[in-house]
Amino acid sequence: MTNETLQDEKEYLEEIKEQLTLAIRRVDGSVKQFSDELREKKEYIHEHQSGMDEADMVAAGQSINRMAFTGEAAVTRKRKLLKLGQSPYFGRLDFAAAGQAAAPVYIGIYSFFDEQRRTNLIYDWRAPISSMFYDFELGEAFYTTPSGTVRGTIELRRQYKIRDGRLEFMLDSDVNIHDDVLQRELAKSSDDKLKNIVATIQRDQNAVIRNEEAAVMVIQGVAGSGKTSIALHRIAFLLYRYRETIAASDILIISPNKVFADYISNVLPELGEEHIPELVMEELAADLLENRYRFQTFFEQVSALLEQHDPAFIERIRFKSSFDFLSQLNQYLLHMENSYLRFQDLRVGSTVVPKAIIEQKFRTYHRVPLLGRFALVAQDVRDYVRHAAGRKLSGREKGTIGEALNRMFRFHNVLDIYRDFYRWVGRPELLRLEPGAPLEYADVFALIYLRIRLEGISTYAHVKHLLIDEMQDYTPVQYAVLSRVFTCRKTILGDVSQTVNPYSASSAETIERVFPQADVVRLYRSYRSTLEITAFAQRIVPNPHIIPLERHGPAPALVRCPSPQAELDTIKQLLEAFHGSGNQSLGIICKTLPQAEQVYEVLQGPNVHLLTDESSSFQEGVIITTAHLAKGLEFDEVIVPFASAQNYRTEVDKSMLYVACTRAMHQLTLTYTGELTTFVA
Ligand SMILES: Nc1ncnc2c1ncn2[C@@H]1O[C@H](COP(=O)(O)OP(=O)(O)OP(=O)(O)O)[C@@H](O)[C@H]1O
Repeated sequence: MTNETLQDEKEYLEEIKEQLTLAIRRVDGSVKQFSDELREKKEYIHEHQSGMDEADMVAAGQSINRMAFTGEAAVTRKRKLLKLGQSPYFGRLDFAAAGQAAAPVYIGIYSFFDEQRRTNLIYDWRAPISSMFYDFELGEAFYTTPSGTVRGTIELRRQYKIRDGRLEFMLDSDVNIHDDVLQRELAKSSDDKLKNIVATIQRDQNAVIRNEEAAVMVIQGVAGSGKTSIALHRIAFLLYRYRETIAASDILIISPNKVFADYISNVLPELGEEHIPELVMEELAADLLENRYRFQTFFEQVSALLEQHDPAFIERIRFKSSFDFLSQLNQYLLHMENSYLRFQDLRVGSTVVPKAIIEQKFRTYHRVPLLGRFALVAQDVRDYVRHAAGRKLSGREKGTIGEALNRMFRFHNVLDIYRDFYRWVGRPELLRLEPGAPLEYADVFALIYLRIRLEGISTYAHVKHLLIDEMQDYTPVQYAVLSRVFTCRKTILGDVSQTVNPYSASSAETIERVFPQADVVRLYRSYRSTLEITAFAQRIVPNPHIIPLERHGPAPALVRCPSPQAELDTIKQLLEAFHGSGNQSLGIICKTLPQAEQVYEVLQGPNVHLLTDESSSFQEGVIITTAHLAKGLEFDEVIVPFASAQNYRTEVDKSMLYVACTRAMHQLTLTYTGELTTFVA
């Protein structure tokens, strides 16, 4: 067998690094050549400018662009080679295809092809053959290529940790130590953004990443099950698999806020892909409303819910978050078409256009959104009159026709129609529209939906894959909008237990009703937190299906303080202890923003950051924020202040507490005064 022992592997690693260095030198050479040629070309143009005609100039410009493009590709290639030099591969399979001898397949983040020997020295983790690394242990195995299935036997499966070009350890798989590398990865402390997990992707995760069939993939996964990580790896996989037809700029990520977008922004570049465009839900809404309406944000809605218990406000949200609401909107649209159009004969000069003709014209355009039909019918009616009267129409007559047609319909403004909908369902109190005040968040997408149905909308046709994270926070109407605006394939992920607004949460089942063609995957294994922390969080929101990874740490601490001042002092001491603990990230997660500000006031210092709904980037070190904004993030250590019965008592509070506690990887502390919240008692 090749490279059997540790010593062999070390030597082989040196050999590969040598090859990589040579390849880098070659790229450097060609980059230099391109830039020399580019300079010469520019000089030539400069000198001969006067003698060149337009066609010459265009041709010269094109050839410069081509050179620059090839030059850029060389620079990208060099960046990848440098990265491979740090850690060329993380896995190896010795695979014997049926009837052939076993050959080693080294697997890394990118492929590395030896031009001279015309062999692949390193396989990209996304290559078909690499899938066996995630799917099989030793023994019989197979992988699927576009031209068919290849069967054979895996004779060796080895994992490596190579950092800064040094082999730190290697491990051969047998049945028992399979989780060892994963355990080491998870036990590490983290001060940074989300990372790639290529070396330890698990089998069920791999199936989601490599799924090519699903038009809509819905991933419901418990806290810390790797949903976000998997979704990003799936994007990297699709970019690789369909590299001829999909580019990074063809993908769109809809994320809950800017901080989250920044938190996940590293993963794809780490995997060698370009940055993917992202949009926050509110930005999409503003765009779809053409910035014509001011509206409350989701964060403001949740903050309002946390600040006071207003049953009427809750009722409005609840109603507009139901699947029924969407059905009723659809019924109303039908009703409107059937009963609100009052056709009449139309007289222009001596010509009468019978109402039957007008009605028939409207019917012809039944595929055009209702409000868009008027202009089309007006044109047809003008043609009709011109034909019948045998003369041209005056400007006034044309205007009269348009107005007369408009009068046949009660409304021409979507907001008026939206208001009428509530009268029609007999619940006018469910719409709060104060003049000048912003729209409530719960109305935003309903209004957009009506606009789409009534006025039509230009879709984001350039998007070829849409990724939606935190799916539980979006309502059926929101999904109905998304499905009309984005006709491409979609990956939708979230966890119904981690809602920040229990009155408007969507489960995988709800989403399935909007996307009946969806493939739904459920993930129950949880990787983030120690067993102790996961068990503790289960007291808040039990989920009998969750399978925590066997990893231990200190039990979560509940610290009762004699007074509010003593509580702030305790948090200060905990912060000091954190500095000496070896942990690198600490999240202090409060229920509301004013509470977070209060804690920040006391703890302010270097490397302590307050994250608010206005923040645009993730910060390393100590973060003080709210549960809503911490959603999706994780920290080595988490402190949850003010965990009293008084502060955490409603359904919304409970959701917040669950989200806050599940952010902790290794250590969790709750502080409180008075009575402890009953959610954990
Ligand atoms: N196969 C894996 N190998 C190594 N680490 C993993 C793996 N799967 C998940 N993780 C780690 O588990 C943690 C949680 O992952 P991630 O944030 O993607 O989960 P999530 O399901 O989106 O979480 P949540 O819904 O609670 O925000 C991350 O630190 C991630 O790196």
